[in-house]
Amino acid sequence: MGLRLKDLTVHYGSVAAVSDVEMSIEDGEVVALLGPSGCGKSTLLRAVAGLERASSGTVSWDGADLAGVPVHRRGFGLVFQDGQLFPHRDVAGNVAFGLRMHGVDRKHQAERVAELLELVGLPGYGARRTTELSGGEQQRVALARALAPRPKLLLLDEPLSALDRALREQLAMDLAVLLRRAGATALVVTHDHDEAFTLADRVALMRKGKLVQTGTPAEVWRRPADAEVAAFLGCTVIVDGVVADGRATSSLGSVPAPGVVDGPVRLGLRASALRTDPAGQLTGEVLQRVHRSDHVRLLVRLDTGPEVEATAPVTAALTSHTRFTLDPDGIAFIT
Ligand SMILES: Nc1ncnc2c1ncn2[C@@H]1O[C@H](COP(=O)(O)OP(=O)(O)OP(=O)(O)O)[C@@H](O)[C@H]1O
Repeated sequence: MGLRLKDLTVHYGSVAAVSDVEMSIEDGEVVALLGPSGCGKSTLLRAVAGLERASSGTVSWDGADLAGVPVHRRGFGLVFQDGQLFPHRDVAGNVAFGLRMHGVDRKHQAERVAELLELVGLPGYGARRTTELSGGEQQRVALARALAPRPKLLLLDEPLSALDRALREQLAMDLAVLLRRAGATALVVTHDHDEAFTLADRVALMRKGKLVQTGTPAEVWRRPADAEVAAFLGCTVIVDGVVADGRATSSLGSVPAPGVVDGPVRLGLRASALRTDPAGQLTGEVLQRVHRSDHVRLLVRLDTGPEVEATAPVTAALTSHTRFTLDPDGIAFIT
């Protein structure tokens, strides 16, 4: 059963920050709410938490309307960007907070705190002051605190965005594992598609207050709802093509397009769609090159016409005129 949003609309004054959103989260499912800054993600999450009032529509849990239920009675756990730990309590005191509120006795509090600190990878940290933790450790403690009372639903608003990039990637992977291990049902707000795809069973894409697409990471990645979603998900160039018998043909050649219906199609190209390959069929002039962490990103003018991004291994000896091959994994199909 889980969470159900029906025609949910939230206004700030006359502006609808969330508009007619229909969405559900099943028990044990992790859903990422993804979209650009200002599209209404946090407002939607806050309405689910009970921190914003719906102008119309409903938020329900297991079929029961939550309209009259205040934040602290919804049984949901909340984690925000900056953790918001209690500075005057140690780590154990923070993690135990919800348990104390629920009248759990000291012995069981201590057991649960130890279990949670183990789960978030901070065993033995109970007596540490929260002010002496790194940003990543603070977010782990915030997560442990939210999970401790076994919330029905965990609401995470940009939980990793205050952290630096390397730590964010590591923590996103850790978070994905520990949400599964805890069997948590969760809604995670993020503007970072890598993070959404790492964390979620399902991704819900928002734009201007509306939900434009929901699907598994693979579905959303390969079959974005429209060109704008494709661009948001990293497709920098879109070329026209046609699908016949499971293959999409365009000015760049032919690639497998399993599951795409025959007829006109637009191919959204990510940088990873085009790779340097001495045996490749495409040729082009390298206009720019930028080193990334584990590859080189190129801007290429193909001899067949379009300017596209491409990737090369860091060790590749590039000439100004280079051969490329198409990698179907880097291509999105928009129908
Ligand atoms: N308290 C408020 N009063 C008035 N307008 C608000 C308020 N909070 C948010 N808004 C507006 O509502 C819209 C949605 O904001 P929201 O914070 O939900 O977006 P978001 O997708 O979470 O953005 P970000 O990723 O930047 O946090 C924005 O246009 C924002 O300016």
